[in-house]
Amino acid sequence: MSIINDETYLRDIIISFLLAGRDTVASGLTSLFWLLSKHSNVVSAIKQEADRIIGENKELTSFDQMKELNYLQATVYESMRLYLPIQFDSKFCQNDDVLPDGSILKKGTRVTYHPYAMGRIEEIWGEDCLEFKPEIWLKHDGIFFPQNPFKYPIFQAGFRVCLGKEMALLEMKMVTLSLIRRFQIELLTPPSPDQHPRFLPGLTATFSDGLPVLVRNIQPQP
Ligand code: HEM
Repeated sequence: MSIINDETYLRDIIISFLLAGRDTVASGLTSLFWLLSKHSNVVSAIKQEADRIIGENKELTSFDQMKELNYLQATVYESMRLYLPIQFDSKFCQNDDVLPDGSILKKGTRVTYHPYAMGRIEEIWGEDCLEFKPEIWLKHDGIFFPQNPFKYPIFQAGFRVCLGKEMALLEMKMVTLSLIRRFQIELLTPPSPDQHPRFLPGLTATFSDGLPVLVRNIQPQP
């Protein structure tokens, strides 16, 4: 086995693990728990689904069970439509280029797409686009229905799609499910309808004062 003694390579690996793999999921979970604290109906729906698929007071035993948790998946997607870990992303043109709308770009031009704004555009998501509604991701039979990734580029799309996408979704669903089935999680500052998080500028979105919560054990039903 060869040893790579290259600081740039080492830096890139660390960035992949810390920024790409850890901060993003932590950020997505923070927003998700903030939204759940304001929508107890969503918490109840996730728990009911879990009790139906996994069984009351039973632990998840297989990946197949996880795939059946459509409402949970819808909740994670909907949370990241509104409060996503990577709010914008830039690329630089390698050559002169023309965008689909006819904009002419010179080599080296910076092009930024803004999924945070895209998740809030009425023409794309409808009049109630600012509301948190996991149901919009479900078909009438309750099965999760993914949107076009170019409409929802939370993980980028096409060739440069996030390599950890499936792992990130699995992590977020596992953590959410495990915590809300065992603990009642309340914000230390009670949520108000017009209160919105303040984000800190950075590569990954973070709440400026964190998310102080109170965690109580839920006694299992006998
Ligand atoms: C909710 C969590 C996550 C979100 C929102 C997210 C989002 C993204 C986005 C938008 C990109 C594209 C960046 C670009 O175009 O330059 C990306 C790339 C990447 N992500 Fe994620 N990511 C998440 C979690 C993860 C996890 C858990 C891992 C690894 C375990 C990971 C590994 C990577 C890697 C290696 C790339 C680079 C892919 C490439 O350049 O071709 N990500 N991610």
